[in-house]
Amino acid sequence: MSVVNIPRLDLNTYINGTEEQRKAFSNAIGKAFNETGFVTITNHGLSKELIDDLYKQVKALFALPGDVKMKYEIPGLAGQRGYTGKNKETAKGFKIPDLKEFWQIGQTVADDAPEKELYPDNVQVAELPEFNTVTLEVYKKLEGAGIHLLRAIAVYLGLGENYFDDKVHNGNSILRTLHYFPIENPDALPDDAVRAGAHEDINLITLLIGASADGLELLTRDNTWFPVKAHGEDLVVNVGDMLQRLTNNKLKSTTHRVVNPPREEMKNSRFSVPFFLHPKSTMDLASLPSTIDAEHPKLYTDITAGEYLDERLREIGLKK
Ligand SMILES: O=C(O)CCC(=O)C(=O)O
Ligand SMILES: [Fe+2]
Repeated sequence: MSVVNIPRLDLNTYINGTEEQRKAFSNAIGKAFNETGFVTITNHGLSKELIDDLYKQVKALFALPGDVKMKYEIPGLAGQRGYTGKNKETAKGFKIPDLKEFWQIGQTVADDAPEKELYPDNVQVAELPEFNTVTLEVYKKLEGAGIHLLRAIAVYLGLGENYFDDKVHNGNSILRTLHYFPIENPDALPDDAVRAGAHEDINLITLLIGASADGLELLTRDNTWFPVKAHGEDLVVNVGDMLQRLTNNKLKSTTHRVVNPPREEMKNSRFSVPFFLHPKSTMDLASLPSTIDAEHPKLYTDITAGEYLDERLREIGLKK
């Protein structure tokens, strides 16, 4: 197994640092995204207390009776809000659905914002009022951290620091709370049934809370799986396909998966909370001219973020 270096970077050195520290942060995140597509981030603005509250609510949500959760699976929303039950999402190229259930929270904007009509209302959990408030707070905090990360990436790419700001302002980001449920009968499990099959994320960048639990692995360039570990409350941040496309593969959307635990731990749940940072649907994902040259010919056709998302949701079975 090759050893992969996933740098641990302090976001505060970018937000409040000296010129030199800010430059060092940009270079480090850019280099890591160019090589392995993953970093871990400390000082991201979410307190331990908030993260603990979040997990308490997420555990309570998935502990609700099945018929209560099913009430929140709303047809026509393609899983983008509320509950998505077991056996619904299948990674591209896989036949067996992932061993997970999840709940998604979307963007909220002011009533008079032009984007208001684009985003369906979030589904409120009547049984757990605190779930609704804590997930909203986490959404806004992760969105804020994500915007700083995109500024650092813009600098690395030689763009203006604020290149992404208006593209992600009121963007179509999704906070996903995930439960990988206990596997009661490992013998009955089909061979290729896994918690999350090998996939790439669709969006610009993903910020993940709670990846300190074992199971997340990334695919290295020499085609071996490498475990991703985070310290304590650190975020794991990775590049998604939209940013890879925009940069003509200069920044890598690395394949990752969540493997099943060893047999003796199959009865344990695993929880995680990724935030998929999306731009507005109008963002043009055509590769930046600066990333195309004789050595790096243009790899992708031009597409908007909205068209691309639609295509991908159909592929994973969430949109019909
Ligand atoms: O649960 C995890 O650690 C990762 C989840 C993930 O990769 C995803 O939902 O896209
Ligand atoms: Fe993922």
